[in-house]
Amino acid sequence: MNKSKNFFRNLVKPFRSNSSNVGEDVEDLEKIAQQEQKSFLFDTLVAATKDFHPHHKLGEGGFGPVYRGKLDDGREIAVKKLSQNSSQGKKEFENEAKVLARVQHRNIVNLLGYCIHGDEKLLVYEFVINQSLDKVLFKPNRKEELDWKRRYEIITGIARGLLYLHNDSHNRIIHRDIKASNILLDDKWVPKIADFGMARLFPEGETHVNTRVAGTNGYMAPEYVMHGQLSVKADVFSFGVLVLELISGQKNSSFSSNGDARNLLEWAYKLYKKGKGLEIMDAAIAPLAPTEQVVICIQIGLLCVQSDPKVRPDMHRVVIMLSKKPGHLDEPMRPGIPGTRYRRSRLPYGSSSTAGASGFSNSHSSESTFNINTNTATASASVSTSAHASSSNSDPHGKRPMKS
Ligand SMILES: Nc1ncnc2c1ncn2[C@@H]1O[C@H](COP(=O)(O)OP(=O)(O)OP(=O)(O)O)[C@@H](O)[C@H]1O
Repeated sequence: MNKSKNFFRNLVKPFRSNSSNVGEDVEDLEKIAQQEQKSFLFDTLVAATKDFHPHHKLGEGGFGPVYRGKLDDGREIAVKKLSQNSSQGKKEFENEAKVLARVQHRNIVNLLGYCIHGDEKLLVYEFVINQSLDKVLFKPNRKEELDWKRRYEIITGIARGLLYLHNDSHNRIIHRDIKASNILLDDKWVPKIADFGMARLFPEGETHVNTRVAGTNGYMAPEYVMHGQLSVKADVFSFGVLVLELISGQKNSSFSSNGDARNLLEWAYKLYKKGKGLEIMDAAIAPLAPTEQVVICIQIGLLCVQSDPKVRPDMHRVVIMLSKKPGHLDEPMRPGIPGTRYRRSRLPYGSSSTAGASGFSNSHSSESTFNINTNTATASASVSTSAHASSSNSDPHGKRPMKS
């Protein structure tokens, strides 16, 4: 068996236990991979990217550089090249390929294949022409390209993509790193969820697991940061942050405090409670946006970032809410504070105080949710502390590394 066949066999390994006819399943997937020409020759990618020429570089993530290329058949591609010295990246590389091999949806980036060549590991995607959302939304000279209609369609597209990952794909998939730079926009501004390096596949029937913390500051749900407790509601929280960023045009992780609000979520919540929610609206969209629809989205964003994961809606509910008129929606409770160093330093590790864990004295956090995992919480807390330190010191992406 050749190297790339071996690689594909490794990729599908985790799915064996779920299959009734395991051997055939693996063979089928290998056949599909071959039929679909999932495996790319290194020379093909060298030619497509002009030998990974710097002019073709689209950007660089935690995983390594990404290059634009064109195949002989005319298809435009984006090639992610794993940094050679990154053991972290190797795990994410395999994870990304493994997850994306399983999914196909209009709002999920399409993985065309992969390439293993000596020490080189590469992933090949469809090229998504308008690149990532952060490059438009947070750039003063570009944000006007995103009028309200486009922003609303981006919100609904991401919601559908997440619903598919959580409910409709073969396994329940939690993305764990939903943020503006992981949403790619195609020529019609259709959003595609990308970067599955940290995604988790959940066995059927399981609703949550305890895991080491990995994600990006400003987007991570409090119960996940504090206790390593991961469920679909962690993605719901990140989605809520993204919705508020899309409405306000402001980046939560670099939000400059405004009055008594420490972050975008608190600011939005406080204005909302005073009946002035629309004041968060980006000036670039304000004149033409239909206020009724914006109000619904602010309310949905706030419902998604509520401190208690149990009261956050799931993505099915979010998709339904996006088609409703205001008045039919629940009242949002206080937002959780997304993972930041600030919060970490205030709480003694292993604290069993629920209010402390969620950061609000009147939080609606459930005791049982947070107390199940006291031991794991301590372990996760120490891991995430060092991860925080390293993320703030060395990772320009503000990203915590994946540890498990
Ligand atoms: N399929 C694609 N089509 C077009 N551009 C892409 C594609 N995939 C990635 N890019 C570009 O390459 C850049 C780097 O992507 P990558 O996913 O590696 O990192 P990131 O999301 O920016 O950061 P991090 O790894 O910290 O999450 C992105 O900002 C995006 O603009």
